[in-house]
Amino acid sequence: MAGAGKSTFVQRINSYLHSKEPSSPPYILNLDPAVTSTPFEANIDIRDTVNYHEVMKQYNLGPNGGILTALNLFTTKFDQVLSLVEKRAETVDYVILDTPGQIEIFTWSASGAIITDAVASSLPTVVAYIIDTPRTTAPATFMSNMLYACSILYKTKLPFILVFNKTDAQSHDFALEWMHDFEAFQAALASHRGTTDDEGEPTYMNSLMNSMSLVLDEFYKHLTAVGVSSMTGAGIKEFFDAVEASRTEYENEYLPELARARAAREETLQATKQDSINRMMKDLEIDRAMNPEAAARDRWDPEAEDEDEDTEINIIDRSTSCFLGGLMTNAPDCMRR
Ligand SMILES: Nc1nc2c(ncn2[C@@H]2O[C@H](COP(=O)(O)OP(=O)(O)OP(=O)(O)O)[C@@H](O)[C@H]2O)c(=O)[nH]1
Repeated sequence: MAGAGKSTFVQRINSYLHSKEPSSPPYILNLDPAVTSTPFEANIDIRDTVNYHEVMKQYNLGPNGGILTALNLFTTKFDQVLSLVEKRAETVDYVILDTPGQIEIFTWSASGAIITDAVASSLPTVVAYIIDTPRTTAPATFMSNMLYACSILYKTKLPFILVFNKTDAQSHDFALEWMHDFEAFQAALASHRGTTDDEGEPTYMNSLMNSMSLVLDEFYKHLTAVGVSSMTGAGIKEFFDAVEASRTEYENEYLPELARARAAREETLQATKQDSINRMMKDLEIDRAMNPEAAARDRWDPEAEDEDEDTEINIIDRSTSCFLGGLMTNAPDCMRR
């Protein structure tokens, strides 16, 4: 969530990990190309690879389109990023990714999904969703925030922690109550201005939120919520306790699911291949039955085979000679060298 305090939170957990005994400095990736400065020193920074302003200029894009395209360009290099991260995984306990704040840009983009899947299939991963607690006290805002969180959970299927930030300014107790007590949320909703129309009937918005809160009640069971202040450091230890619990969840639930999905994909691929071969063989049989003379001539000739030694098919790697396609055509100009 933009402005919720993600960067400040990353800086806080960074300094917590540096100062804890024994010290455990994390490996940090900044994936937000538009950020002007970060309060932490990133080990890998998207801004070193992609020039966000150049991307906007070259493709004639606005800020969001610019971030998305910069992220797309960066994703083409993500295998290199991943190998750097994997090399360091032996020596660091935590790898932190600070993402662009707009949910559409990261969670719902192909690049975001590629990055998330790549990281999650090589390291135990947890999603921390940072919420601006003082700006979430209205039931409607709270609900839209929870719907966002819910969509990220269902998209990534990864262990998930709701981080209620800025608890120095606003305690997150109200949120915990609404999450655990459905009736308390309903009461808050009913007491809020604008929930009934002129005739005292619930407004459309109110009825919708009532129904959705029933759905969300089920979703809350799958989440861990912690309250923190990135400003003062309160709650950071509890956050790391939740991260440790998530590691177990990742190993017991996400990894077996990942292995199942991979096996199913492989099975489908094999079945498709076999089906294509079967259909090709059948077509060949029909063809031979219809043209017996041509079929008789079309036999393997071992002598001809000896003459023609170069039977190997060479796959051409086009990417080494030139880039084709809209995205990559001008890309080298936007990529820093
Ligand atoms: N009171 C209070 N303010 C905070 C806290 N954490 C962050 N802030 C303030 O919230 C504002 C936004 O913080 P950032 O860390 O820049 O937020 P962000 O989510 O990275 O913002 P974007 O980069 O725009 O997505 C800054 O003014 C911070 O000082 C906190 O725990 N308490």
